[in-house]
Amino acid sequence: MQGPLKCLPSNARIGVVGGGISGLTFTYFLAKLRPDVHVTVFESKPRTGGWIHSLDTKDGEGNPIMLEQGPRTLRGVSDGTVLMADILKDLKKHTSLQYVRKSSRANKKFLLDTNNQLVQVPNSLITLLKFCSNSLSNGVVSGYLGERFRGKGSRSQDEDESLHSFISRRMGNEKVSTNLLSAVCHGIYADDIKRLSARKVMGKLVDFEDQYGSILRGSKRDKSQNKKEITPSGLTPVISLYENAFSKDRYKLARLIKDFAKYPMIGLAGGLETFTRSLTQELAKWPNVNLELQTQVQNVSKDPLSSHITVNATDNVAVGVFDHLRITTNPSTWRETGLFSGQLPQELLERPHSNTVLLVNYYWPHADLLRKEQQGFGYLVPQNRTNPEQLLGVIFDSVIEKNYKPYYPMDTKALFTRPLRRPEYTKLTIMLGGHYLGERHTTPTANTAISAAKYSLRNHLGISQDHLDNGTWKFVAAQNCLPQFFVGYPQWKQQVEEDVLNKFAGHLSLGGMGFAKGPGVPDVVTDSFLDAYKMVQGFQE
Ligand SMILES: Cc1cc2nc3c(=O)[nH]c(=O)nc-3n(C[C@H](O)[C@H](O)[C@H](O)COP(=O)(O)OP(=O)(O)OC[C@H]3O[C@@H](n4cnc5c(N)ncnc54)[C@H](O)[C@@H]3O)c2cc1C
Ligand SMILES: C=CC1=C(C)c2cc3[nH]c(cc4nc(cc5[nH]c(cc1n2)c(C)c5CCC(=O)O)C(CCC(=O)O)=C4C)c(C)c3C=C
Repeated sequence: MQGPLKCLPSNARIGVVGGGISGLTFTYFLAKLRPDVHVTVFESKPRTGGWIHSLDTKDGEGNPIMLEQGPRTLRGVSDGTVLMADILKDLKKHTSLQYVRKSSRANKKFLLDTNNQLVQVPNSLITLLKFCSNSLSNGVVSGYLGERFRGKGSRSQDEDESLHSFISRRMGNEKVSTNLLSAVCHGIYADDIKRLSARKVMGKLVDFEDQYGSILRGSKRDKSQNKKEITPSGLTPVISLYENAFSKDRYKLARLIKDFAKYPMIGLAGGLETFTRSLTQELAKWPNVNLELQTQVQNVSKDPLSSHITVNATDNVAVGVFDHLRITTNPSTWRETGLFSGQLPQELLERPHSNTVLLVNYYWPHADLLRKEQQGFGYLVPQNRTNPEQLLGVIFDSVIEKNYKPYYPMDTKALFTRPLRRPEYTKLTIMLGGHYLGERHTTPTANTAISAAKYSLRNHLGISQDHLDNGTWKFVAAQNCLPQFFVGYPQWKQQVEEDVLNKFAGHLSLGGMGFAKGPGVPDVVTDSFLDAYKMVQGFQE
């Protein structure tokens, strides 16, 4: 969160709203930095982890399987991933860390073209030539060659616009946006490129245009500047703060940064929930942390004299009075419970909305149903096609899982007990809905979503009806799982942060996907660390 945070008095009481990875890591960092403070985490559900959910279930034959019903991979080159790896080391769960090599087939990404064919996103000269012969590449070459010479148009320095409008201006055509980038927007935001804020999702490119008049010119200059981001000790500025804050071994952290920068994706054996489960178990042992499950926070209010914050749960029952309150929930949910009603202007509370994703998992235990040329991370669907099934994309979990390498090689005893050949299987996650569900988020039934998933797998991957009908299926509607980063979001966020600072005088902070640098797991973890650190440094009244 931008802006200063108040320094904590000794034995301070801290409340945290939300037991997802943001709330848990914030609690971990703060309670470790300041063992004198007492932290209470409020989580509305019976479990922690939020959207991180690695479901342990059984296939049709009763054998155990794990299905990811939320995120599954972390960016290697990211401070948050390094923080998570180091926490896992402290929790003695580091052997769960695994990675995908750059050259791995699991790092091949596909786009769906208008003929229902998978087209690989180029990563070599051959795939580039193949890609260029597909209509998905229309407008790329002319857009690229002319980009440096295109003017800025009438956009003023601080103005926001949709990502579609920004990219179309820079490329001199709309095709690059609708054919290519719209698919990437489906795979990160589940959103429509025409309503995403360019400043929020590609702020750096917008800054390049502002500063250098061109994205290409800016990125060329930035490449040389970027090198300064690693300090002489081999740490990034954030990891350097972490090293100091927790007296960590600098060389081990530098090693993690160097190694992870080589890997496009990091995962965890047992699924990403290995992290939140282990962290929850650890926090449950700490005397200065209290986890209150099944407690939905309804609203918060500040005592004008003491600056203490009272937290009310269901039926307006006060569940605690705190020196500092951390809110990690999606801002679009604040309106429903009236979290800030009477505290922040109504027009600010009305603005945020969210996207809902329909997640369908498919499992076939007996064979790999993906052909050799289909082996990859998965495919994304661009917006340039009619899409009655409302498909955003499909992730090939079995390919990713089969290509993971352990980051910490196992000891020799474990090597001998490992099965020699892994049985073949197919595990896919089909993601539908998002912006296609419309403003009202009308959620289809499980049968409708599974039928749309079957239609997609049959027509795009050629999987037979028999295999589809006899596989294991799971469906979950991840309601309002991602904030909608509307045009003007950065200004909205800044206004909320300013109003919160004024109203709560640095005693309330905002985290989670809506307030971190980006919506990814590493982003929210980095944000949790930086704010916990800020509160320990803090300012005095
Ligand atoms: C389908 C999908 C795929 C994704 N894939 C990736 C990926 O591959 N890689 C990646 O890095 N990121 C991915 N993400 C993003 C990732 O899931 C988020 O970054 C991360 O889960 C955010 O965690 P959080 O704790 O901020 O929020 P959440 O997970 O939303 O946690 C918030 C918690 O607050 C609780 N809560 C809400 N309201 C209240 C209340 N009033 N009182 C008490 N508790 C409350 C909720 O129950 C929840 O447990 C994906 C997200 C989705 C939805
Ligand atoms: C290729 C298929 C993909 C589908 C389908 C997909 C769906 C999907 N993803 C999110 C949210 C996020 N995904 C993120 C990263 C990410 N997603 C894919 C591919 C697909 N996603 C890739 C290759 C990556 C990058 C690898 C990685 O870094 O993990 C992220 C994190 C982004 C970040 O900046 O870290 C989010 C968030 C949703 C909601 C979704 C549903 C359609």
